[in-house]
Order: sequence, then structure tokens, then C-alpha cells
Amino acid sequence: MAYIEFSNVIKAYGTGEAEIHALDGASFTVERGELAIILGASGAGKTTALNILGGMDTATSGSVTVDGRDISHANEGELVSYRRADVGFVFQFYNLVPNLTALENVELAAQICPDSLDPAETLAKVGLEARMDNFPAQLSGGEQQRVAIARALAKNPKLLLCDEPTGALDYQTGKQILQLLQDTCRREGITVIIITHNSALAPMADRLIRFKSGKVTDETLQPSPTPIEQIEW
Ligand SMILES: Nc1ncnc2c1ncn2[C@@H]1O[C@H](COP(=O)(O)OP(=O)(O)OP(=O)(O)O)[C@@H](O)[C@H]1O
Repeated sequence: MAYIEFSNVIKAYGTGEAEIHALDGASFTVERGELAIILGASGAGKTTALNILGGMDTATSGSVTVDGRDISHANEGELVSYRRADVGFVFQFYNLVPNLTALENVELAAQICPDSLDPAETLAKVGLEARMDNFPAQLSGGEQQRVAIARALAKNPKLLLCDEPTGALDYQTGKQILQLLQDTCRREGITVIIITHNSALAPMADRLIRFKSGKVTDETLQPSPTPIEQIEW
């Protein structure tokens, strides 16, 4: 059994003639420690898949297992502990608490997890040792995204889910953030899933999963992924 098995998942919204299938029988797998990229156009179902994988949404049918645990049939209490302990989230717009410092933002996440890492050390790992006492508004977009990544990593998650993590950043800063995610995957052995509509990022993945109209149209293993600094777009 693969580390992540997303099997024949349907996610339906609405009923009758108005029913929409955001996911329409989507299936893919990801192995432990891989950096997977989910690529697809707007509306292809990427965010819906990520939300289900993160225990933030549920499938209408199909099954989703992570590390042997069936999250598609988990109850709300089980999903709460799964979201807290097992999954780190990184979003396009950082979602930091504005009136807490960088360190306090990371501490907040660490406090709710049983197996968390030291917040200051985690901020140092993402290159922010000198900015811990700054508030989000005093940091650049790239620095705020680093805080968000530190916040996710301080939970010591099995799985890091990133939804368009460079969508709000300029080209160079975006590349640095992707480098950080690629390095984190390699160094810490965390399974990382990045969703993007930017097909230029495809070569950096260990596994490339293409979504179209709620289905997976292609899944490719890339044994020698390209380091992000060698990718131009
Ligand atoms: N709560 C909802 N109610 C109704 N339809 C929804 C809902 N959430 C998503 N959808 C629809 O499901 C489809 C897939 O949406 P999803 O956000 O997963 O796509 P996406 O690939 O992440 O797109 P984007 O790159 O624009 O974020 C879209 O047609 C969307 O309008």
C-alpha cells in the first residue's frame, strides 16, 4: 500500500441538474518522503483534493488513506487530531495572526501539537533567526511565507500540504520558497505536496500528478528531479 492512496474520489456539490463534481473519480498515490506536484488549470479540482487530503473536507465517495489510516471514514474527532498532529498547511496568503510576532505565530501552532518542535529553532531553519520578534506587517511577503512554513513544520507533521505557496510572491522570492520546500522535503524526509497551475514547476517534482476536470489524467515519476535553481519560467 502506498503512503497516500487517493482512490476514485468523487466530491459533489449541489443536487439534481445543478450537481457539480469538483472531483470526478480522481485517483493517485504518493510515497513517503516524496515531493509531489499536483498540476492543473483553474477549476480542475486541485484545492478540493488538497482539502480532503488535509482532513478539512470530506469526499462524497471513494477512499483516502494516509499512512495506512482511512481518513475518508474518520469521524470529526479523529479528523481534528489528524489535522493537528499529522498535517502542516501552507497557503498562498500566509494567514499569519497580525498582532502576534513571527515567533508567537509559530508557538501558537506548536502548542496544539503533541509532538511539536522548538519554535525558535524551526524559525532559524527557515532563515529567520534575526526576525523572530517582528510582526507580520514588518516582514516581506517571502519572509511571511517562511514564517508560515515554520509554523507548519513546528507541528512536526508527516505531511506538508501547500496550496499555490508562491502565488503571491515575485519570481525570485517564489523560487527561494520553492527551494526551501524542496530542501525541507529532502532534509527532514517530510512528504510534501504542492499544488500549482504553473507547469514550469513540473521538473522539480519526484512525482507529477496532472488534474483535469476533476480527474487525474497523468501521474509520472521523475527519478532525477531538477533542482529549483535550474528551472526558469
Ligand atoms: N463549495 C463549493 N460549492 C460549489 N462548487 C464548488 C465548491 N468548491 C469548489 N467548487 C467547484 O469545484 C471545481 C473545482 O474547484 P477547485 O477549487 O478544487 O479547483 P482548483 O483546481 O483548485 O482551481 P484554482 O486553481 O482556481 O484554485 C470548480 O468548478 C469549483 O467551482
